[in-house]
Amino acid sequence: MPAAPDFPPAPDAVRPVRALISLSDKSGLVEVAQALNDLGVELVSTGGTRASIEKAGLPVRDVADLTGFPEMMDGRVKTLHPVVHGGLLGVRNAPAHAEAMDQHSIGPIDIAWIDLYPFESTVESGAGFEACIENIDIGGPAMIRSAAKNHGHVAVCVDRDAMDQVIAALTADGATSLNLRKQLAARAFARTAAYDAAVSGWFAAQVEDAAPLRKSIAGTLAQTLRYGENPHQTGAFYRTADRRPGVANARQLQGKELGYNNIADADAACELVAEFAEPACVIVKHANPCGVAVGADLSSAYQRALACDAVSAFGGVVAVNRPLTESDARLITDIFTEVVIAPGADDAAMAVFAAKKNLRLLLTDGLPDPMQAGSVFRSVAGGFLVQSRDLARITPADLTIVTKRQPSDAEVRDMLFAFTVAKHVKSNAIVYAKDGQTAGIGAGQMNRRDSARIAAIRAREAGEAQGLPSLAEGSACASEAFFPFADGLLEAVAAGATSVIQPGGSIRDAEVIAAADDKGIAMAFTGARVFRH
Ligand SMILES: NC(=O)c1ncn([C@@H]2O[C@H](COP(=O)(O)O)[C@@H](O)[C@H]2O)c1NC=O
Repeated sequence: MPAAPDFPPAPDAVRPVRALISLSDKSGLVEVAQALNDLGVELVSTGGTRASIEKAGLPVRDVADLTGFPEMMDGRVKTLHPVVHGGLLGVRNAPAHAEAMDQHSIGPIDIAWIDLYPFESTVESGAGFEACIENIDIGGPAMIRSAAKNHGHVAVCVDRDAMDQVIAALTADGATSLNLRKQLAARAFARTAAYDAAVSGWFAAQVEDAAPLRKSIAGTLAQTLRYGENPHQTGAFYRTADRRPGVANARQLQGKELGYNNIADADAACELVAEFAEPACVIVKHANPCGVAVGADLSSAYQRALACDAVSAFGGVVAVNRPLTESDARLITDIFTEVVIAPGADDAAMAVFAAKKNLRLLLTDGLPDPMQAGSVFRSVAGGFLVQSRDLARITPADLTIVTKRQPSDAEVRDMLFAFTVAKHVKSNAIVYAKDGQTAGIGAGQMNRRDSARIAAIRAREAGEAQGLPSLAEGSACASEAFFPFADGLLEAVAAGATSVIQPGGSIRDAEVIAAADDKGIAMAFTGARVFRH
């Protein structure tokens, strides 16, 4: 391990003499090169970057002039040379470093503006293995790390915003401050770490390693949050390289800043509503749906979703899977709603929402593909859990009817609808549904029978509001995991369910099937469990 050398303190102000610019994305390059040139900073660049600066009529040296080596091996070797890295790493005020720089004719490089080969977007474009490999930048991260390590003397920029901060400092003070250089270094190391996370994640997938020895998750700040789940917790929202439509890539058109819980709830709502092909609406409260329905159009889906539990829907998150129209917006704004998330909205709908200043409207320009493979993460004390996304999707062909009575076609439709909703309800989950509308949802209880009872209470109260004994009369009951005993199923039957869908697989399945037969209901096993904790 290298010992900490006894360097003199880094200067607060560094007046830069030379900048090295090496960019794959040349946007903004000429503007910055012009500004640096005006500030009297000498420019050095790699081939393509140099050509762009030269084309703009600005003076620039080719890095090959410094190294005495041409760019070679298809650009794999351009800047990997002691003259470049010595110029970035040399501690100017350390006598031994200054002597080495002098002895080997190494000139200091005081500013480095470097982006990296576009590895992430190359992967995203679906490029083949070799193209992805060639887009792994080696020289760029090496320079960024050298410059960031030597932040005592060098200002390292990994994006245009950082470069603008340096130009602003030079324009104001003629120098970069140590504080600024430290901040830039922290940002630079975060960039190379995120880049390596993308490369290592991609490579693990290439060799089909679902549990690599080391795992990095990278994100880019989407939004600082006023606080976390509670006001005494800090919070921030990060976007990953995955461009899936959804809450992280949504445009917020209006309303107060989104909070931590709003984002979590909007995600839960958006992921569930995307499961349905028909016009659908999901109302979420505290990460669980409190009403879900499909309909001929969004207005009808919304009204039916609301009818399931209008009390819980107050202050909830509403997600839909079609662009919103004016009439949809009028219905939704009838009660207090925190967030509306939709793939789009027409001008008339937006005008209606605009009158509700506090309502946050998020447009996703698409829906998350429920069948898209990916990973989900969860932190635990001292670690984190990783699992693949739950891609379970049950079709009629997956069902095994285990009772004497066969379900009707309508019952099968309701079973599948209820089971889809149950997949998005915290365990233990019981969902009663009829005609593409949830009738009652029981979520997050420590035993299944309680979930069945709570769902029954919701269905009864919603029914009473419509002059019916219960919305669960003639409903399908979905249980996201098997019934360990017959008691939960009997609660469902008592609530009015005439069909049940559940994974099966309990050692007491025979007992549960016998209870179903005894009550004359139809029951289907899915063979797949959809826990959500
Ligand atoms: N190999 C090297 O020595 C090297 N040095 C810089 N680069 C990258 O080359 C790109 C710029 O190339 P150009 O200026 O030739 O268009 C930058 O994204 C930079 O990160 C390199 N490329 C890849 O590793």
